[in-house]
Amino acid sequence: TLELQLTPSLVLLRSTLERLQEKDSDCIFISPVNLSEVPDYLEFVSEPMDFSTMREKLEAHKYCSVADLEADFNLMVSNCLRYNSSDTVFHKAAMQLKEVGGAILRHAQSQALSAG
Ligand SMILES: CC(=O)c1c[nH]c2ccccc12
Repeated sequence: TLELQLTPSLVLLRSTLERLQEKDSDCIFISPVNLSEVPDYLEFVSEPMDFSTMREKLEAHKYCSVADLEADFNLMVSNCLRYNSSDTVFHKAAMQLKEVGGAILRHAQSQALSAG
């Protein structure tokens, strides 16, 4: 049904972001890639994203749905897969986070619908 998708509560978005961040055990995604330490980063990545930026956007009410949060999560993961070659720890961590994060986001989507 074309159910009016109410903006999921900040509580649901916050708890989803926290669950995603728990899976970043090496804290690779915790803050923006340091552009002075990685001067060629923007040659590969047009829109950097990280968990601290997602948190700021969440608290500024910039996410109207779980899908909005998911879009930034997918951006963050794809940036990492693009910049880091497949034989690196960072690339492997991104692949793992993509898989585990997808399950967390699917569950959050069903929570949003049932709460809606
Ligand atoms: C998430 C990511 O790509 C990175 C996180 N920390 C980094 C340090 C150097 C280059 C890339 C990164």
